[in-house]
Amino acid sequence: MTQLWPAPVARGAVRATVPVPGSKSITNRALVLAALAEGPSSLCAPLRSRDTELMAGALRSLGVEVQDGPDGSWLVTPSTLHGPAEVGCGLAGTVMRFVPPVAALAVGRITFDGDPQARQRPLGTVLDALRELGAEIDGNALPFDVHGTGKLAGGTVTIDASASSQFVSGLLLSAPRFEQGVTVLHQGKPVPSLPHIEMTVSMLRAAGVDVDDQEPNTWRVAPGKIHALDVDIEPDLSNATPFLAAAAVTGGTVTVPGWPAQTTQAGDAIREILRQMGAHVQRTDAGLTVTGPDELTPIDIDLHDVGELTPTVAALAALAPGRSQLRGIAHLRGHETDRLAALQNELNKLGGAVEQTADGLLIEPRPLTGGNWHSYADHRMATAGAILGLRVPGVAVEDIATTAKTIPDFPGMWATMLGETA
Ligand SMILES: O=C(O)C1=C[C@@H](OP(=O)(O)O)[C@@H](O)[C@H](O)C1
Ligand SMILES: C=C(OP(=O)(O)O)C(=O)O
Repeated sequence: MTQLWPAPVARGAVRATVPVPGSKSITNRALVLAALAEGPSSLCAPLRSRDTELMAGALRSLGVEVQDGPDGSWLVTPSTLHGPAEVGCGLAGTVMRFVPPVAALAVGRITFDGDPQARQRPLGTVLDALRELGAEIDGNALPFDVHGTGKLAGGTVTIDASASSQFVSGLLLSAPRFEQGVTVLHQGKPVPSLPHIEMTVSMLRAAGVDVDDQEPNTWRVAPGKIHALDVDIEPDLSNATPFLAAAAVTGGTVTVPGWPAQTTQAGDAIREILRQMGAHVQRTDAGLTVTGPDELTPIDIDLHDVGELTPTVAALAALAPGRSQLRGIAHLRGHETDRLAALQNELNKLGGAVEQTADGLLIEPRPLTGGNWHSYADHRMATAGAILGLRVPGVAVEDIATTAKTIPDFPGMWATMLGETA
């Protein structure tokens, strides 16, 4: 039986300043671009968590040097990519979707596998696209083999990316090194998490790559050099949301330092979401400060662009006195776990009244009671349980350690925020 973490109940309004580690999404993009760049790169304040260590390990297995630099930085030195290699993806969507295109540029056999749950996550679209672009790949899901020849033709490919934006980002990140670059056309239901594709495009352009995304559902990357990076990684705004939610659900005040004035991170959307739920939200040079209301306001919101915020928003909604509806998130059934089913099951186990809709969740207010909160190996399910535990005595989160996927020490940070010893 995995260990149960007794979620602390807030002894009053939470008042804290919470520095948050680097962005998983930015860090793993920077690692891929640095691995394919024309010279050595430095990543300042990268996230050091399971997902980013898996990305670093994957690139090292292909011959890329990823070394520890000063103050927790990473120094990345590209080299000729080669196998044989075995890539462990863990449960990291960014590793299982961003590394196969890199492996297609290596010479030799590269074998991919991951956690049992990772084998259930959508991936075939990326592998089929790589085959169309000239790659030789055995298998359509984890585990699979890439037989690299040291180059990839590239060209035009039409995919259905409605299951994950990462299908697009993965192809674009490696595309400057494809002989013809790539043109990715999406055909299907709307692509989710578009800010993450904007992040990809923005980081490619910052590395000197020519990207054309003027036409909807079309992304063109020209072949060419990727400039070496010297990048400061922003704090992970999505991982800041449980700490900001602590202020929102206790009528307290929490500041997250270093909140960027401009960002492509989807987590920035939490500002408007918390405002809609009655919180006072202010960004200053000190960071983002949230002050919670006496009572939360329910919310009816389309989260299609920011699906990774759903577990936090669902926890907030479950503590609001009125019906909330979360829409546009059908693709979350392919995240670390089926997050719609997981949230419905776990909230209803605590006395909640949550129904799944075709594309989201309907959350009716109910007085919640304590109980065991299953995390399904999903870091954001675990943090959602912690948020609820602030107001609901007796919530015990199963497998709180799964938060290490993207936060190095969530239990310690949570205890520090509450003024408790870890
Ligand atoms: O590219 C990325 O870094 C991510 C893209 C999104 O994936 P989906 O488009 O599958 O939601 C997001 O939910 C995930 O947390 C990180
Ligand atoms: C969906 C997520 O991660 P990934 O797809 O990168 O594993 C997430 O962090 O919420």
